[in-house]
Amino acid sequence: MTALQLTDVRYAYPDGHRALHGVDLQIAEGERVALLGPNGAGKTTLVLHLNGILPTPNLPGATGTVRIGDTVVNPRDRAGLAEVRRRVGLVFQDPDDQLFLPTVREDVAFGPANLGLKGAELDARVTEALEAVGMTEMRDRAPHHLSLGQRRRVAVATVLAMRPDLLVLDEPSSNMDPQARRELAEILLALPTTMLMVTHDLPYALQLCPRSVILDGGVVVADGPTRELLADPELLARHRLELPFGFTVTA
Ligand SMILES: Nc1ncnc2c1ncn2[C@@H]1O[C@H](COP(=O)(O)OP(=O)(O)OP(=O)(O)O)[C@@H](O)[C@H]1O
Repeated sequence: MTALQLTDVRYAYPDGHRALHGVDLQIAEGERVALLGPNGAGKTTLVLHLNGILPTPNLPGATGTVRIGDTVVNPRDRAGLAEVRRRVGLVFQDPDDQLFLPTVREDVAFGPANLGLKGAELDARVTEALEAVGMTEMRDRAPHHLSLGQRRRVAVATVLAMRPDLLVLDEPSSNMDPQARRELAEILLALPTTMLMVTHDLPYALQLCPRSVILDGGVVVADGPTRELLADPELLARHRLELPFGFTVTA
């Protein structure tokens, strides 16, 4: 089953800047895919299309479509969009964009409560999501008192509580210390959910995502096994991607 399909997605910002020039991408259910590319490649723009935050098509004559499972994302269909937003869980780079209530429990309960869940059913959802990220004991803590690594795990839980079909993570390892980075990797690897991870952290992509897609200049320029892409120094250099000093990958 296809979890996500983008067909010829083109996008221009209101100031006329064209950020996506015809992106084709298909992700199967259960796949974990890294989205790589230099600054300004269009990664965030692409991600914002996955649940209709940015509308496609928005260009005269453009025919681009974004499909989640069998559903075409239509930013003008409000009911359809609510369901797409449940099915596509975006985890933003800054967890503070996602956590705004007095306790962890309330933040994680917010989404499913909006879906109409209450009582024991809602509690079960919260417990399930917090267990998945190893944060059960923090349920009554204030999110702003937690470390960045813990806040990021709670942000993932807020999305998991919606039982998404596709988890989209924007730079999940940025600014994390080595232990927090490793703990989050273990948590993400244990999730069965289809995953698209935007990252500049190439070793993280290698560890978590068997497949990578390189976006540059608003188009997909490479798509294949992460190990093979990262073992190609010319490909990496062409798209301003760099492995950390001393880190080598062989195909
Ligand atoms: N609101 C906006 N209005 C106009 N242009 C924008 C806007 N947001 C982004 N852009 C431009 O669109 C292009 C793609 O930006 P985008 O943020 O999607 O890239 P990115 O790959 O996510 O970069 P980074 O790795 O720096 O996060 C860039 O040239 C950027 O300057």
